[in-house]
Amino acid sequence: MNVYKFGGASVKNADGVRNLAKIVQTQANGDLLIVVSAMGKTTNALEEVTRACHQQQPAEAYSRWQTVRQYHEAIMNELSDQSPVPAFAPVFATFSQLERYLQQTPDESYDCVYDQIVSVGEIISTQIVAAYLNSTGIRAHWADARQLVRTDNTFREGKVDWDVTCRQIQQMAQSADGIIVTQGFIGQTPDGYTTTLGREGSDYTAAIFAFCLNADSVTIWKDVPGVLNADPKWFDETVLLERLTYQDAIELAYYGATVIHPKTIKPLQNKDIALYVRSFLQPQQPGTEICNNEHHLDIPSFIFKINQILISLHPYDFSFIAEDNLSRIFGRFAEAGVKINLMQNTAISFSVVVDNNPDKIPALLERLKQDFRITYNDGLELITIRYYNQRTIDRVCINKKLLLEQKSRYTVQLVVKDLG
Ligand SMILES: Nc1ncnc2c1ncn2[C@@H]1O[C@H](COP(=O)(O)OP(=O)(O)O)[C@@H](O)[C@H]1O
Ligand SMILES: N[C@@H](CC(=O)OP(=O)(O)O)C(=O)O
Repeated sequence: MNVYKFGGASVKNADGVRNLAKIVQTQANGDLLIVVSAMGKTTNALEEVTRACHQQQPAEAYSRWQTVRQYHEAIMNELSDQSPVPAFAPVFATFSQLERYLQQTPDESYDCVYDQIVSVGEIISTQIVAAYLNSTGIRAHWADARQLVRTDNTFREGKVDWDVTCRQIQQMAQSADGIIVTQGFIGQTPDGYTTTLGREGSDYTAAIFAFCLNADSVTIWKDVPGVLNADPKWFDETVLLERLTYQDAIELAYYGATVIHPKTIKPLQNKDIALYVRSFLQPQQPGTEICNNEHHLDIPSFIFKINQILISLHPYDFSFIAEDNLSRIFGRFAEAGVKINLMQNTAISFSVVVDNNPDKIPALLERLKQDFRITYNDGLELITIRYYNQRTIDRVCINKKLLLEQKSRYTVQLVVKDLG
């Protein structure tokens, strides 16, 4: 069994869906399961629908939803220019279900409502893809990931129950006929509420299915030639990394190389399943292979995060930053769902760098103020260089003010303010 994952960019229009079918036809060998994300920017658009719905603005929610619906209808129309016409009836049933949901006034928490609405993007995209594959003669079995991936009820960040999930996935795979087409990013609680696994979580879903099915490999099809030594959106002269160890891959993803979701690597490493990152624009190219190899990177890789805030906490009573203070601080960050990108302490101050998320940071600062005097500096960049040298540090610091630097043997992290 091999697992393919197609993200939103790969299926953003009818040509993307046709290209997916071509890749399946020309590249796949043997049993295949494909994980598909919501088309294009649908998840962002459904987040806006959720916001309006939760703020009790039904007209606004409905109008935003209609834009999403029309986008998918246009793709289906374009894919219907052939005989036989793909059987899209399940998509229209999903539209109606969501429209009924939007008509009620949901009294669940915001995060719960978010998952019920946003997950629909993946349901629709997979229904379209499965119908299209079947219409071209590629037998496709649509599998509902909500019946397969069991999570707890941490809405928007569901934690996987691996025993139940593996049992359900294995049972489904035994009886499926043809290529299995399923949704990335979504799961279900024991009491039947849909959950999502965290933004960009479809890569992780591919790893979950691969783990449970003891797959031979996972291939994630992207709009880049593979894993590069920097994001080409930021850097002009990038280099393709043809081979990576699981360790280098997990470190790069952890520090923020968004080409792979950071949770993807562990399930694959645990079962020694190779991960390929390949280009859906040049599917004949080999891309990057991530596996249990001895190939250590010999060039530096760069990871940029913008919109960072450096927060420094100083205990009011001049007490040391020791275990009791630290556990209180980490508790506050965990409650607020804020991930720490970098931390450093002195005797009486503790500094962290985090994404400056306006939904989370102001409330977190209010809470921390009860125990600590706070200073902060926003509008910063966090630059991580793996396998750094002084030349690379100097290069990224041109025209930047350096506020904090942290070095380990292989990795340097620099918190800088742009002076330009
Ligand atoms: N080191 C890197 N190598 C390649 N791409 C990277 C890297 N870091 C960030 N990216 C970005 O990741 C993007 C692909 O990931 P993503 O947009 O999440 O794909 P999808 O949503 O299709 O799964 C690329 O367009 C690129 O801008
Ligand atoms: N659709 C979800 C899940 C995902 O992983 O999407 P993509 O594969 O397009 O990054 C999101 O946008 O967060």
